[in-house]
Amino acid sequence: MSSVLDLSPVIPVVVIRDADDAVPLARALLAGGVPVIEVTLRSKAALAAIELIATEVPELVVGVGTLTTPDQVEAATKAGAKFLISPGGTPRLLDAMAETGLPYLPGVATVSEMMAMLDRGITEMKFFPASAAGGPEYLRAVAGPLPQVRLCPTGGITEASAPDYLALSNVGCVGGSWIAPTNAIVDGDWAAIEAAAKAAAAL
Ligand SMILES: O=C(O)C(=O)C[C@H](O)[C@H](O)COP(=O)(O)O
Repeated sequence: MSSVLDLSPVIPVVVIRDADDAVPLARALLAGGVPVIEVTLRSKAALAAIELIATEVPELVVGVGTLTTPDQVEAATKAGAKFLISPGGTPRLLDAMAETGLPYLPGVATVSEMMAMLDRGITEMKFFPASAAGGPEYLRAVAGPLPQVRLCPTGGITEASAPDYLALSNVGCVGGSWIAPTNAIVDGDWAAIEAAAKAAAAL
């Protein structure tokens, strides 16, 4: 796989409550031109959803989000996750993610956290929570001293604010829930999700 940051301008971050929604959701994203999804571990159905997408819709690159423990890394990898995303990074979690051999984006919010990742040889990270932690202005400032860091800002980003992030030299893509909000998934509103995906793919 090319870098996770280069798959799409936007990574849809989703909460799937019912695993039966996973395949139609995956197909709606693909139909809209978005080839990637981050399934958060914020629901009981998440691992089953990852497994269904990995087996039934292999054209969509399925990753796992909200990883906070090594156990979760193992479970998500077994389920078929192709990349790993965490909101932050502890040494145990970073070791577990590195051991899988899969691409991973550990979460960072400060300059020292970014430098700690660089110490480990990690140059690609998730910037979380993006809007609350300083938004585009913060990232523009960080690009000066740490130009080798590439980020996927996530958290509080909207279709309207995404372009401000995507214009930055140190941003590869953004993550956000607006393409496939939980209520649209619960309602099975695949047409709305496909339309939002189409708009996001064009950003
Ligand atoms: O669970 C995680 O690990 C997360 O990444 C949290 C996400 O940042 C949000 O789910 C993004 O949601 P919005 O801020 O609505 O776009």
